Amino acid sequence: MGILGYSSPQFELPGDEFESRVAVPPPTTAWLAPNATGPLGSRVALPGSKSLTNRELVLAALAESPSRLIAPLRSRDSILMIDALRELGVTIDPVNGTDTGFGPDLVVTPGELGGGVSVDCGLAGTIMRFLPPVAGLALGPVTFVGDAAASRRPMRTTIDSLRALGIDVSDDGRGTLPFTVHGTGRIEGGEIQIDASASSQFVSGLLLAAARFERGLTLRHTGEHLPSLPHIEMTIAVLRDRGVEVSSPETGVWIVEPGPIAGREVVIEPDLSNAAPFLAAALVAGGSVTIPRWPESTTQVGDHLRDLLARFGAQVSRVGDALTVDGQEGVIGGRKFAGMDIDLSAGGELAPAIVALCALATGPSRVTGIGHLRGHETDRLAALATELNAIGCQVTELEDGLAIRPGQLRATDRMWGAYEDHRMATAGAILGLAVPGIIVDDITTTAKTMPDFPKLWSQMLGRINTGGFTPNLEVPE
Ligand SMILES: O=C(O)C1=C[C@@H](OP(=O)(O)O)[C@@H](O)[C@H](O)C1
Ligand SMILES: C=C(OP(=O)(O)O)C(=O)O
Repeated sequence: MGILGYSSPQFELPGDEFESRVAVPPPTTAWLAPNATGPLGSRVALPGSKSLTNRELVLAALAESPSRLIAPLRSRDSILMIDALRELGVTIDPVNGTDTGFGPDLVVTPGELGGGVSVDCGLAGTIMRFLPPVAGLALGPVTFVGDAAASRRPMRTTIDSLRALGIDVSDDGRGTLPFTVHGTGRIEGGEIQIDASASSQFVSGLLLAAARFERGLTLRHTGEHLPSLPHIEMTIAVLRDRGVEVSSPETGVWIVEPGPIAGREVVIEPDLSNAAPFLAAALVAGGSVTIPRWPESTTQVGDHLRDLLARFGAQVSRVGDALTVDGQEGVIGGRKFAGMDIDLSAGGELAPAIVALCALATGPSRVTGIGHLRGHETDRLAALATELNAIGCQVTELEDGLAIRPGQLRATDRMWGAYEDHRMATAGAILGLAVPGIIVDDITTTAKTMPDFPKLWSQMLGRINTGGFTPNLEVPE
């Protein structure tokens, strides 16, 4: 094994501009996860929510007047979204103004949507599912491409729903990227049925554009499961905030009335799902982690962490706008927590962090409601099972989740696989706090939604109360 110490991602994010060059996938970088040696007392300011940033960018692009996004996320997913919207004819300017500590605001000026372009989705579900309906409103063909891993993510529902709306889509019949949407500049709309059991994003993508359809949209979900309901509620909330009339007369049915989408100024909340590894760190290392700007009320599913982490024994408190999770002695200080059954159908994106915690419990756990994670950035169920089994856990795949039987965890000379998945990488970081020598094979995957992850993680650990903490950067022989 080579000498692999901590390294920052080897790519640059723009200082004060959103530039397309940064959307190129960063080179692979292995990372030795720092081992914690004492309790934390850290404050971590998290960048903006991916889900809110990309929704607000889409709505701003479809609005009747300009919008200003304050404290937007700057990460691979949002920069690719900006690039795509610019290709389609939208003007997006970084503008200095609001001093948030999270870079310039974005002023989005809608324009005539034009085709004849290609959209690089990277690995972003929010681009591949949100922009095809927008492309239907553009005049001319828009081709959707992405990373090799993106062509394993399910897209059939998007393709079928556009066809049901009368839009011509050419594809190779596999129901994945790449495909081309032949927009005619208008979508009549009306009533359609879809099966959104593989992803809530199929619903959100249609709802986001539907006010611009001539007859609006009545959308009915026909599948058995409907994952990630809070993300659909987020879509409804951001539409209403822009004056769009949306209703859900019964579960699985949504109606969007046709009408203008208002331009507005919006402050993007911090990404509460990206809070998961940092807050989980308090339970593992012990001590406390505080996240400022935690919204009092929010549609972000990351807010469920308050209850989820309390089930692992964390003390959760709020002072002003800051949320603190206190893990007392933490796992490394001898604190134990029992295994448990958790239904994460509402918040599948929290699963990698929660499963990592379950691997440190004293007894078995089952995390269910997450069968659709097989279509996320990677097959997360297979990836978590493989990586945890490699370090001494016994994890089996269920039809809709994972059964986790903790064991004596130890790193081997096999690196923890990130599988191009930001949340697999951060799950490795959580475990690395307690298990010396875990090396995440590609930490730059975190740039998908949080490019500064390695820096924020080491800053969090640098504040260890016992003093003198230095991350252990040596790889054991
Ligand atoms: O709409 C969104 O912003 C998201 C919806 C969810 O997708 P799925 O319903 O596919 O899980 C979530 O997991 C993803 O990270 C973001
Ligand atoms: C599933 C996720 O991402 P995406 O928006 O690409 O679907 C995620 O962030 O956990």
